[in-house]
Amino acid sequence: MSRQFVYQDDELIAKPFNWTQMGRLLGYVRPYRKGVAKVVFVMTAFGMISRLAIPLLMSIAIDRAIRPKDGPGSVSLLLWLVAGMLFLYGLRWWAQHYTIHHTNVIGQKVIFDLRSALFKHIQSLSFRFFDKRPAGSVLVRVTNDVNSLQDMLSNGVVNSVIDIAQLTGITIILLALNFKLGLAVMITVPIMFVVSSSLRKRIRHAWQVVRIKQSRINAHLNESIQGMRVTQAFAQEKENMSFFDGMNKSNIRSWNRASALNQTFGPVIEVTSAIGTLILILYGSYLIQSGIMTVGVLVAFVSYVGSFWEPITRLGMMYSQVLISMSSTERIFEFMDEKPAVPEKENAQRMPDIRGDVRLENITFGYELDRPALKGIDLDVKAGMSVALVGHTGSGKSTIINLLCRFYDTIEGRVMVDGIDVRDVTLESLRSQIGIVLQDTFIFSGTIRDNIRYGRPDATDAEVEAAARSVRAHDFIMHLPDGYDTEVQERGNALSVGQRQLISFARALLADPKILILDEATASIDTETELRIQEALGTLLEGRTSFIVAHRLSTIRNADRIIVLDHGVIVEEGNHEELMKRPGHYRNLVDAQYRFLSA
Ligand SMILES: Nc1ncnc2c1ncn2[C@@H]1O[C@H](COP(=O)(O)OP(=O)(O)OP(=O)(O)O)[C@@H](O)[C@H]1O
Repeated sequence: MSRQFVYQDDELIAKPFNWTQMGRLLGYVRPYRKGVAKVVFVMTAFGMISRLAIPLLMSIAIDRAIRPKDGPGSVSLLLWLVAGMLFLYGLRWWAQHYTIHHTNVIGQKVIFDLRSALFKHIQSLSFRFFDKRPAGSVLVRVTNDVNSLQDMLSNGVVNSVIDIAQLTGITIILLALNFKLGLAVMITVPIMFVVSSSLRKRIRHAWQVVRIKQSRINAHLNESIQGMRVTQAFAQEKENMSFFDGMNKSNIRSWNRASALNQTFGPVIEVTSAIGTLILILYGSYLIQSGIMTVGVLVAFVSYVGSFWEPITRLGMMYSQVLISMSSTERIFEFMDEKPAVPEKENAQRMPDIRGDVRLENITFGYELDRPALKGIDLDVKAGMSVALVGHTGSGKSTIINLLCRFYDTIEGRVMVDGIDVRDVTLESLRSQIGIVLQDTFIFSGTIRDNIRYGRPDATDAEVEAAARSVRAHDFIMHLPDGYDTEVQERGNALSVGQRQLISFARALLADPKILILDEATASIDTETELRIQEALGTLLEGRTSFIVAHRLSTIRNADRIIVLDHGVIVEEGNHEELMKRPGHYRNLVDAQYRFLSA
């Protein structure tokens, strides 16, 4: 079986641990540094100090109140010490509660900012970027990759600071209580670091593989759902399912592998801590028997060593979390670093109110450098003129439109609107004055009213209805269950092709652009709707410069100027009568249409 789906995005991004990127990521925490500092202060001042003081009180209780070397024990001292310990436990509980609550709030804010920044950036990227990537894989970065940083950013940063402080505190206390015993217990730490750092690389690589597999699943899901009608029409469900199963299984395998590797971190630390405790008991009892150390100090030691491994375990887990997040961080910043292929000049001005003169000067352009889609195109269109672009499929009609809206930049030549190069003005000021009606009319989920209002959100209900009436859409809208408030789902599947087209006409009319671009629908519709659309088109084009990728003879014939394209070159130009007088591409095209209609 040939492989029908190929998702080539996302090769392994195998870079070493990157402090610069980590620094960049932490840059998103910066705005909340005051909050982080507060949490760290509360946790170290109250949480950590109480943690460190409890074993000391315990040791005093044993050596002075319960079993002093000289004289009897003291119940009142014991009660005071127990009360002190209870107070410290309470303080510690409050500090922990405070920390968890605030770190979560900060983490959520950081994730919110990161996701917004990523989405904002993706929206600024040009068509070229989306040409190269399946929608699903873009989706994964905004959802999965950002989510996977959530844990690290919410608890990780704060906990690491607290853990490092606690570790330092305990180390000092252990060495101060008994320098030799402290050193003997800590001898295992370097061993642990050597073992865990060799695991580091493998774990990171394994999680990268998981992310890539997930990204492919999402890309495939996205494509499958969008293409479901075709899949069902060609009865390809089984094939599709087996392909999906393969992806799913491969994802599970790589997940299991990564997860197994990840779990080796815990045991490494446990074994090391067990060895440490063993050393402590053996060497500790020797020291007690030799009279160098008291039982109370050994009890405190046991308690400290317990809390010594705790931050190390957490830091170890945090470290593997950082490694996992590293691949997501890399993938997020890879998108963030993507520059728009159509950049805005730094000193770009706002496009003044457009009159509608358009000039294309000696334009050459290709989506790929070695395959030009347009060659030496010259076109001078005066304001208010309607231009029909005709030609065989792939001749370059849509490409002209893409350049006019500056979805791509020309390789040679320039596009001028009212005598201004489109590269000299801001994209927003240019595009907001150009209306586009695409063949595949995109209806967003929401009401019909919202959809018509899309290009001019401040339009009143009366204006929305007036626009719909002008393009003859009002009647059918009123027949929908809730009229203008009828909810349509994404892509407007419940509407017919003709109805979607009329809604997009109303949308364009309401936005009232001086330049209108229209990719005429090729789908055949009934004669009545066709007539209605033609009338609506007449209203829509009035007083605007228009470029129409035209398929219907009636539209072409009504245009002031017809441009015939062939393999990216203008081969004929004129109005219908002029072009019909001489033999050539256009006359052949019209004759072919007549033959088709009369057949
Ligand atoms: N995003 C893209 N990436 C690479 N090549 C592209 C892209 N879009 C179009 N092309 C190529 O550019 C050439 C011109 O395509 P264009 O879409 O302008 O044709 P068209 O005349 O509008 O065709 P149709 O009537 O079928 O829509 C074609 O050879 C096409 O394969």
